[in-house]
Formats: sequence, structure tokens, C-alpha cells
Amino acid sequence: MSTDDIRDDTILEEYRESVDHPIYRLFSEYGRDHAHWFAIGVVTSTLARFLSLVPPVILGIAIDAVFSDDQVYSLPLVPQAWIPGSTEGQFWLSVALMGVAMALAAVMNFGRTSTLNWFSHRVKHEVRTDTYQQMQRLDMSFFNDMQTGELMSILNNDTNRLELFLDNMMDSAIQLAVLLLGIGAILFWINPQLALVTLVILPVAGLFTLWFMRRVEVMYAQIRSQVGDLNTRLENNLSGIEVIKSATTEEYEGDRVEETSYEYFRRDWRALRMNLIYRPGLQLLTSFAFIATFIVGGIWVLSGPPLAFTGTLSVGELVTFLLLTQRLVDPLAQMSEIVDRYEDAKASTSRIYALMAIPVSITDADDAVELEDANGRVEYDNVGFSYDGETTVLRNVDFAVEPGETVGLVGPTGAGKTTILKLLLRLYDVDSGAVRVDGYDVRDVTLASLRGSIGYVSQDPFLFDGTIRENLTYGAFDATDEEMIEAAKMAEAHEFVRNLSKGYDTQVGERGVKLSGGQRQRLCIARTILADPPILILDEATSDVDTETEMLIQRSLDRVTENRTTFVIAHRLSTIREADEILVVEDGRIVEDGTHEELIDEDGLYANLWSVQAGEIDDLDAEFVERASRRAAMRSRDTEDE
Ligand SMILES: Nc1ncnc2c1ncn2[C@@H]1O[C@H](COP(=O)(O)OP(=O)(O)OP(=O)(O)O)[C@@H](O)[C@H]1O
Repeated sequence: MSTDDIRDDTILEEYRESVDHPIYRLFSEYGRDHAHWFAIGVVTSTLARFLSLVPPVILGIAIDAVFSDDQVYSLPLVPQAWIPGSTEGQFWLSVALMGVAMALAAVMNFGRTSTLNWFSHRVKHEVRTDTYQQMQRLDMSFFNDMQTGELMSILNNDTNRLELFLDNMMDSAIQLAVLLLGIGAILFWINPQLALVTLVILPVAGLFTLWFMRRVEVMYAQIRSQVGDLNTRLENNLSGIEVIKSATTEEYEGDRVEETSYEYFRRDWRALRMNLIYRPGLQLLTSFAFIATFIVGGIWVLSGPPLAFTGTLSVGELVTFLLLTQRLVDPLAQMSEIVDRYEDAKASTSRIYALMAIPVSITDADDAVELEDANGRVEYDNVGFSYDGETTVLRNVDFAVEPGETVGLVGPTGAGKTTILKLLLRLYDVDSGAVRVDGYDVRDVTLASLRGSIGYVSQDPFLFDGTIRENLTYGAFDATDEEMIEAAKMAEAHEFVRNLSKGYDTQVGERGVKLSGGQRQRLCIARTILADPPILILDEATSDVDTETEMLIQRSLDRVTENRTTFVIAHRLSTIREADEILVVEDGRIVEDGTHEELIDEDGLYANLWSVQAGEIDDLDAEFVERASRRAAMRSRDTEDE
């Protein structure tokens, strides 16, 4: 098991253990709104099962009264005066009663399947939607720790397991309960003594089932978690297929998938082995009941009551007994499946509720205010931050930006530039100090209004599967074609889009794979421009484009950034040369700040970085070279550790 797997399991496991009575909760929280469908389902299912018991009872009576003339034709709950006196009349009455019972059973079966199916599919749909909504609200730190495959397995596999249970198994459970009660009652009504012989297996079957449930509960939890691990591995490999192919690690990855899949098979097989004992065990018990009833009943009919039994037993009664006992075999064997699916659904529901129980810390405060028409004054007040609560990533970050200013952030890789701006978006909360927009602490305004005021072009430009038009208007859904094209022109994207065969209706592929890195970047810039936010964050927004395009984008960005507070993170220092202020970040601190000219004059880290990019490597001061090699050494050590 990899460290990732252990980490995922720990988060879910921690909350899974705190989930009490998951199936009960599922019914009370999600079933309530559709309780009427469920109730109709239960009633029709109950009636269908009762009606299915009518033919064997009528048959027994008909054998005794019509065919062998042993007894008087009488029906339970029916006045004797209503029953025809002739044998022929009784025969046709039996036929009619059986026919009506069968027809009504068919109608009830229709009602049962349609209502219970509706119920289970609705519940599944609502559980999935709610789980997704809750997942979206979770903190970024949660997504850093959880793997996509694991989450997909909860959203898809686990919710599907619920449907399997709610659909077929609820119906089977009702069927079993009705048949047990109905058959039990009829058997006792016909002959209580023989009924005891037939039904003695029930307590034994109950104990056997309890034993099985205890054993498989843990096994199912392990299986569900292994499905998550397998999904994670598959999802990771599919996302990284290009790396796998270029590194020719197909065999290595094939082995890893096989290993994870084998573990899934092993856990699955362990639970299945239990089933292999349980199912035939139950079948054996019911067969035993059938044989015992046949032996005792047969002797009874042939030569009077055996052992301590008393009274009489007719052939018709014995036939009804045997037919009904036979009716118990299938549902009792099905009980194993019901219990099996129940345990499976319980494991899945626990995982769903565990996900829902994970607390969200980045959320609107009760008295959060709307940040309306932000001016764009941004202030970092002595900010300290770490991702994991231990390793400090930012310390004493302190600066202020006036509305409309452009600020460049530069510094070595891993210094904390992106992290600083993620705090402005409140993707994470600061550990100490405060980040303010227009004088409001970002924790005191609503997340929607804060993030709606900020446009973010991330380091890793992401496009959704769909057309270019859909991607550009994402978030600005009401934008007109003219506005969209204007934004695309500003981001130097219009020309290349126009040259595509389907123009703005071109499909970009998953994550935008059908476009080049630079094209993706330009579309992301255009998307942000179209949203027209008062604050703009461009994180290496032009790193993937050629120098010429960069120059063009730069030119239009100058127009875009006018009158907006803009943060630009750039490794290519030429990009931020004109910024109103440049912050130089090193090891999570701001070590220098000023305009390009001021920083060059200061002759510190920035001046040295500038010299490197200008190609003046021979003129670098010795301390800078030493610090750079120290950082590089640390980076390669980090990589080795990984
Ligand atoms: N999600 C995360 N969880 C834990 N640590 C993180 C996370 N993201 C970044 N870090 C760590 O925080 C530090 C700062 O990262 P950050 O991405 O802010 O650097 P950066 O200056 O933007 O780097 P670059 O120029 O390479 O983009 C790094 O040491 C990085 O390993």
C-alpha cells in the first residue's frame, strides 16, 4: 500500500467510525420526502405476496373437498352460504378464485416494482447530488490529501451500491417478511403441531445469519476502501498516460495495477467465501424443513399422528404444507443475498456519510458581508501560513497595494509566491495576521463575493471538456458573442481560434488536450478578462507562450490591467518590469520590494536574478551563486525524498 492510500483511508476511516446507523439515517434523511412511494411499494408488495399464497391454499381445499370428497368445501372468512353446493360449482369457484388472485398479484407486482424503483433511483440521485455539493464545499487541504479516484468511487460506486440495495433488496426483504408471516400464519391455522416442525428452522437460520453478518461487515468496509484505491490508481495512470508512454513504464504500471486489483480480488473473494458457506447453509436448512415436514406429515396421513402429535391431517393439508414450505426455500435462500447487499450498502453509506461529516473550515462567517464593487485595495498584514500546520511556508508577509496598481511577485521556485495569492482567494486561511480587501478581512466577507471580485489565471491553465465558447463564457454565462470575441482578442486568442475549422465551436478535449499549452493559457486569460473582475491574479500566465506572443499578450494585458489591482507572478522578469511595485519572495518572506529601477539599484537578489536573465552570468555576486546552489541542492534532496 502506498503512502497516499494510507493517507486517504485515514481521513475517511476517522469519520467513518463516527457514523452511527447509516442505513437508518439514509431512510430518515433521504427516504422521508418519498415516503409515500415507499409506503405504496410496501403495501403493494405485501398484497402481491399474500395474493401469491392464495392458489396453494385453494388448491389444498379443492383437493380435499372437490377431488377426494374428504371434507366440506369451506373458505376462511367466507360465509358458508356463499359457497356453491355442487362439486362442479366448487371446482369453478376454485378456478375463479385462483385466477383472480393471480391477476391481482400481477397488478400489485406492477405497483410494487414501479414505486420501489422510483424510490431507490430518487434516493440514489439525491444522495449523489448532495455528496457532490458537500464535496465541493470542502477545504482545499482536503483535496490535497484525497485522491480523485477515491472521491469518484464514493460519488459513483458507493451511490450505485445503495440503489442495488434499495431497489431489489428492499423488495426481497418485504417479500421475505410477508412470506414468513403469511406462510407461518397459514401453517399454524392448518395444523399448529406440524407448523412447529416446519418452522423450527427459523431461529436456527436467524442465528446463522447473525454470525454471517458479524463476519462480513468488516470485510465489506475493506472491499469498498479497496475499490477507492483501485480507482485512484487507474485515474492516476490515465491522467499520466503520456508520462507512462514516454518513460516506457507500461510494464511497471501494469504490475502496480495488477497488485492493487489483486488486493481487491483477494478482499472480494474473502467475503465471497463467507457467502459460499452461508448461502448453501440456508438452503440446506430449508431443505431440511421440507424433508422433516414430508416425513412427519407423510407418516401422519398414512398411519395416524406419530410421536407426541395428536389430531388428524388430510392429504390436502399435507399438500398445502409442502407447497408452502417449498415457497420458503427461495426467499430464505434469498435472505443471504439481502443480508449480503445490506452489509455492502452499509459500508457504502458509511463512506458517504463519512465524507459528509468532514468539517469545512473555509466557509462564510455567520455575519459575513458582501464585498460589493470592490475598489481593489489589498493588504497583507504580517501574514504567517503553513499548509500542514507544521512546516511554515510564509512568515511576516506584510505589504499593501492601492487600487489599480500592478504588483509583480518574483523569487526562486518554491519561495511561496503562489501561496501568497491563494490566501487572497481564501483557498486557505492564514495561520496568523490577516489578508484584507478594501479594508475587510477576507474571512469577514462572503466567499462568493470575494472570489467573484478576483480573476485568477493559474499556473496550470485548465479547460473543461466542451467547446471554446463554453470555456470562455464559463462563469460569465450571459456574455454576448461580441464580448467574448473582444476578450479573446485582448488575450491574443482570437486569431488562432478563427483559424480552427470550427472556430469558437471547436471541442477542446478533456482538460483542453487538443490545444497547445500556449493556446490554453490564452483562452484562460480571455475567460478571466470576460469576467471583468476588479482584482486580477496572473500566475505565470504567459510562461507557455513564445516570446512574440508574450509580447502581444503583454501589450493587451497592459490595457486589461489598467484600473484593476493586478498581481503578476513571473519567472521571466521582463514581464513585470513595468509593475508599480515588485515583491521579491525568498523562503516565504518578502526580502526586497520596490520598482524595477529601485531594485536594480539595491543590487540584491532581484538584481542578481535580472543579471541571470540578461545572460550576465559572469557578473553575479558570489553570495547569490552560493544561495542559488544551496536552493538547488535542497530541491534535488526533496525530489529524492519523494
Ligand atoms: N498544497 C500544498 N500542500 C503542501 N505544501 C505545498 C502545497 N502547495 C505548495 N506547497 C509548498 O509550499 C511552498 C511554496 O509553494 P508555492 O507554490 O507558493 O511556491 P512558488 O513560489 O509559487 O513556486 P513556483 O515559482 O515554482 O510556482 C513550496 O515549498 C511547496 O512545496
